[in-house]
Amino acid sequence: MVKAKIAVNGYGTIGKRVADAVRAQDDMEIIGISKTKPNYEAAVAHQLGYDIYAPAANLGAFEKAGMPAAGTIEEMVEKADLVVDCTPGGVGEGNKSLYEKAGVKAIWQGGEDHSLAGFSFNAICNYEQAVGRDLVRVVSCNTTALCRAIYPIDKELGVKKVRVILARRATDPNDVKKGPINAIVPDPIKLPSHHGPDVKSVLPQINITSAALKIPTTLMHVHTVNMEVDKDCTVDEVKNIFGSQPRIRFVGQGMSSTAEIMEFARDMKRPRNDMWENCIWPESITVGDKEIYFFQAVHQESIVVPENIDAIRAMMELESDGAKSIEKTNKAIGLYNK
Ligand SMILES: NC(=O)C1=CN([C@@H]2O[C@H](COP(=O)(O)OP(=O)(O)OC[C@H]3O[C@@H](n4cnc5c(N)ncnc54)[C@H](O)[C@@H]3O)[C@@H](O)[C@H]2O)C=CC1
Ligand SMILES: O=C(OP(=O)(O)O)[C@H](O)COP(=O)(O)O
Repeated sequence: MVKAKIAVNGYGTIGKRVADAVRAQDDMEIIGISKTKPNYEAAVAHQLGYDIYAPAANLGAFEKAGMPAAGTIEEMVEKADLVVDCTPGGVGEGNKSLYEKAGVKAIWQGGEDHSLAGFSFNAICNYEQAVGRDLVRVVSCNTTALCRAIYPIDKELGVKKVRVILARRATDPNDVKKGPINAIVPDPIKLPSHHGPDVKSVLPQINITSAALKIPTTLMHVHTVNMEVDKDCTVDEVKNIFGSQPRIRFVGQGMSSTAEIMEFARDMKRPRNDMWENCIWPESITVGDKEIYFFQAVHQESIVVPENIDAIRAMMELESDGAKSIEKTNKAIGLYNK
């Protein structure tokens, strides 16, 4: 089988995980990753056997550091069928002309605007519409989790409106520069936060607004979700709907916080403690007067990783059926939630 040739431009929190997840698949291969500087992350990428590509001006620095680059980022892009752009939010849009010039397909992450790709992706919601597309944006971590939870409820019960409050982790665990370390920050103060409108970029029919607060933690985000639905339902029916989803995990057995969920991921020996699934507390699911309430936790560093793999598979036309791609991706990375 000819494998799709994938490059990862930007090897940070998301990029390193996407690269490893591509490696785990049998229908695609990593032809290179990009690093701007020969730091510790580049050294590990080198040890892992990735071909590293760098900005032309920095090739000498990689040579000097004993990890010679395989070429420039432009050369990497030329060799690929598809580039997964995992550069910081707002940087990726500057790479569009590079990808267009090379005639490669491109995926951007949620830090870029919907208009950059013109199509925002979530595997459960709109896989089939991504088949054969050249440009796709995988929505952000919080939006991914909301889409995964809202879509099946809308399908079964009809969603009238969604109201969500997000407690957002301040920054990622490796980030020494950002805070807050002793404050709760309405972010943004002007409502709604971008998450509600972002869900609509995938599910335009959903009436949703959101508010977000940044809190001093790095582990996960937590959502308080309220959905008003068209049909009467019971807690068990809602549990059955969530329970049938391939990327929703129920958390209990003493896991009463994000800290314990992360410990669970460590104990399961997940790579980098990754928890790719929405983590819903079944005990929190409350129903009354056609309204559903629940809490879910979101591991921001990893939740979008399987979605990137499915987006690749759809765009490269390696699989036309979303459910089959999701199953294949989950199996290859080790996501078993039942
Ligand atoms: N970290 C998170 O929790 C999540 C991030 N995202 C989105 O994913 C994207 C990437 O975010 P992170 O991985 O967190 O960022 P990051 O800062 O951890 O990694 C970005 C990487 O790109 C490199 N880089 C910077 N400029 C570059 C350039 N011009 N060319 C090549 N590489 C360059 C940086 O050196 C760094 O290694 C953003 O759009 C972000 O909004 C989405 C979901 C969750
Ligand atoms: O995509 C994310 O969050 P979001 O869904 O709130 O946009 C990531 O947690 C990155 O957020 P950041 O912009 O605080 O680094």
